[in-house]
Amino acid sequence: IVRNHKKTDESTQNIPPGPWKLPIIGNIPYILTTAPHKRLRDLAKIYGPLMHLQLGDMTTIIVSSPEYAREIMKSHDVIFASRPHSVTSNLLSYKATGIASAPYGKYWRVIRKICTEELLSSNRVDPFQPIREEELTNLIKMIDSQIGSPINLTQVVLSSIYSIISRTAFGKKYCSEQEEFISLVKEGLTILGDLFPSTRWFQLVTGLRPKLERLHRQLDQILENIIIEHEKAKSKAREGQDEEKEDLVDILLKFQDANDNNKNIYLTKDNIKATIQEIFGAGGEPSAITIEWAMAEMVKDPRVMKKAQDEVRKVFNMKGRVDGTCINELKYLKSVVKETLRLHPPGPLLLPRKCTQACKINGYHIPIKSTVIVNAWAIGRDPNYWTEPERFYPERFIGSSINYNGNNFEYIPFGAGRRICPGSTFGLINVELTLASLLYHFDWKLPNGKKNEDLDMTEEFKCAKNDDHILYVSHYDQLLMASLLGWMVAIVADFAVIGAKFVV
Ligand code: HEM
Repeated sequence: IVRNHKKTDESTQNIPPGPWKLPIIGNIPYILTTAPHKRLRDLAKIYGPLMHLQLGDMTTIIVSSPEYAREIMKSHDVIFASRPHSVTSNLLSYKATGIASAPYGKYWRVIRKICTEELLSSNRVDPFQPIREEELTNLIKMIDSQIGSPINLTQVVLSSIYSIISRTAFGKKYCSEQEEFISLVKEGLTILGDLFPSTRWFQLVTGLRPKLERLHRQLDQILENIIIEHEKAKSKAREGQDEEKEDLVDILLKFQDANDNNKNIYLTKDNIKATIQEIFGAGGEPSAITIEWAMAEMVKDPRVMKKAQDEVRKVFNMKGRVDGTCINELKYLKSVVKETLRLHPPGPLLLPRKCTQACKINGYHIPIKSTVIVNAWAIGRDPNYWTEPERFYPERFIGSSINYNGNNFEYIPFGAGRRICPGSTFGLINVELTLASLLYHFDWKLPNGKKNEDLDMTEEFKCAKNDDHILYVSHYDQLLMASLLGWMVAIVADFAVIGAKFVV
């Protein structure tokens, strides 16, 4: 009797509209496409900007307008500040204990505060500047050695960005293991684990669970080594053999001591591993992908390329190289980055939120425990807010007050509210400096005589090689193994470096 009563209760609730659902798998077929963010935008045109999809056993609400995004991430931010628990975050993020996967609460607040204070805040930009500049010099030298031939920008940029993160967060490049670590983290990011119903048999039948377990074992070994190295360095420093230089891992390790009454939280080794892994995963690809899309848009439109390049060369002409000091003078380049993030947010579907208390949004009932996904990609192209939304036109941001801090809900490449990306300052400085260096030192074009306007900007799910450039898209369900549908859309084109303007 109780069951029937409950069912009637739920079915009479005014849940947001959505497409017809298949038994067991519900609407999963709708999102198994090369571009779920586009499919969801198209569905939203039919069912509205607050839409219900049933993904296996998960009630999912898709948000596709700035107004509803504001409702979720501002008006009802506390209710939606948690992340859904998934098989992937459970296995790869050590029972969802990393900064991005942890549920909203005291534990998450402490982890986020440590990461922000030690690595991500604007106060940390200057101390890390020498590391950035050294890695950029390495990147420029590497590209310089390939003048006149095509270069896969994706690989070199990604490796440079990951080196910056490793050195700033973990104290050094994990030379022998870094490449393996990157590829394992990327593999984790491409598993569509949370699209599957959570039932264990389904995960076994589809092979998802064994795959995640294998990945977890491999990643765990590398993370264990990072921690052991830090512990060894710490005891050497204590013995006075080495100068003690603290990085994020050292700070996290201090919270491992349960007997230290000054700490209001105790971290286990697994908690620390989850956080290291998530910082590494969240920090690398979005920045590298933004750089690639910006380069692709500029190569496609030489007018924009020339304007940005003239500005960079004018500002840094006297110095002969790009550094952090005058980066704020690059007004046009900053608009190029903003426009790139509007059209190509690296996570087109923001990391999912979990509804922790049933509530009403514009009269619609949002059930407790439902997952909410905000389609930042669709919002950035909403014709009600953007003129010529599909056009890459950086000038739209010149003199505009729209910024990255999550208050303009028509522009949310870093999300908004309590869970907004804490790495925006850290990420943007890397993006701006790298782009400025690429433009300052080199001239670019497409290889094999391909015309600029022919550059294929199609977002693809998988690697697809054309005759003269590679289009590749990494698609993953969790920025940091935690989300339901957060994934990145990248373009990877081979560009030819046609000459060094200023020798490095
Ligand atoms: C262009 C670069 C970047 C973009 C576009 C980006 C975008 C995002 C987005 C959309 C989210 C989800 C926000 C939400 O749920 O509302 C996020 C979360 C996060 N990002 Fe970034 N990100 C970037 C760079 C970075 C960097 C460099 C780091 C760290 C080194 C970082 C660390 C994180 C973390 C830890 C979270 C999870 C925060 C939480 O759940 O509390 N991100 N990012």
